[in-house]
Amino acid sequence: MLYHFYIQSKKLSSVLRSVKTLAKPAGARGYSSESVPDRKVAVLGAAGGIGQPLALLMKLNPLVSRLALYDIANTPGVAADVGHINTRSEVAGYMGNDQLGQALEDSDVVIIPAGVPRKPGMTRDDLFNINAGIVKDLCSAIAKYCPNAIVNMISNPVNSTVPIAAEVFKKAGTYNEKKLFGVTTLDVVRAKTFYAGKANVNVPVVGGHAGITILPLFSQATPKANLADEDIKALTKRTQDGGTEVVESTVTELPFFASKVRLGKNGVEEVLGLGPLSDFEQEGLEKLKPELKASIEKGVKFANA
Ligand SMILES: NC(=O)c1ccc[n+]([C@@H]2O[C@H](COP(=O)([O-])OP(=O)(O)OC[C@H]3O[C@@H](n4cnc5c(N)ncnc54)[C@H](O)[C@@H]3O)[C@@H](O)[C@H]2O)c1
Ligand SMILES: O=C(O)C[C@H](O)C(=O)O
Repeated sequence: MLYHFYIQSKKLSSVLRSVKTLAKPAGARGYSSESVPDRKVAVLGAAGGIGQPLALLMKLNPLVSRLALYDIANTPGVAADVGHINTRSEVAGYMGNDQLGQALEDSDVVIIPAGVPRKPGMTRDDLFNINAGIVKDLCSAIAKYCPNAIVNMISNPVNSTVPIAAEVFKKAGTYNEKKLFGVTTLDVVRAKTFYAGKANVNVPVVGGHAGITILPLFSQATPKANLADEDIKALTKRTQDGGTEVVESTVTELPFFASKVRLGKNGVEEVLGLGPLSDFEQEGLEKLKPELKASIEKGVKFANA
């Protein structure tokens, strides 16, 4: 099932461009001049760490005429803020389940970063128990209020939330495999950057969006480079761990953890990530955590006795 495309934010424009104006029922309010079709984008989870910059990107996109920002908290402020940007689209904020229908109604594209993110030490799959239900409920509403919308799934674990969305839409009779994307753009960006720094290259990435399911195809990179096998292995692992590098940038979930740091006149200027670990090192990291955690707790307990 071709559900794991990746689309970069600039590619979203080509998706938006392809969206024809849906036949509007008589009396529906057009928001745009005849020359540029009306296109509504809804962001579900719009007040979050991903949702807010995404809302900004969509507001700056001239192809968007209506922008619906939905969340279960904090949307009015985000919508007011983004709405001050003097571009074409009309922004409306919606908050809470009873406003979800209005947020979705008539949407051409729905982007979903709703749900909890990983904490250090977690895998994307650890988010399943919370995010699966969120995604299922949001997709049920999409099937009801904007069944023809293109849906971009950001919420993790993408490897499971995209199939959840697909099953919800199949049950509703609205499923179209060409209109459901798992957003794995970051894997492509990472593969390109790790492979060639700032140089303009292309590296296809296929499979899923977690660990070894992320498969960069460096042999198909353009321009071609003859990489030694060990370099390809290291680049592949670094790309697969790219998200974890971000999430672990506080290194681990432990409050105290000896790390690589950059020192300056004010002490620690920067805590550096762990970087790519070999399998042996990854195993060692998991083994040390319980003992270190117990020692930390012993000290904290003593100090508070
Ligand atoms: N696919 C990717 O490349 C990618 C990249 C970054 C983050 N993510 C995932 O995106 C998700 C969000 O990450 P974040 O950093 O923005 O987290 P965040 O906690 O900053 O924001 C999540 C937002 O979702 C909202 N939310 C929670 N339940 C909701 C519901 N039922 N309906 C609508 N909104 C709801 C929260 O109120 C919050 O505003 C996480 O699952 C994260 O793993 C995926
Ligand atoms: O890794 C994460 O948890 C967030 C996202 O999927 C990423 O790849 O950055």
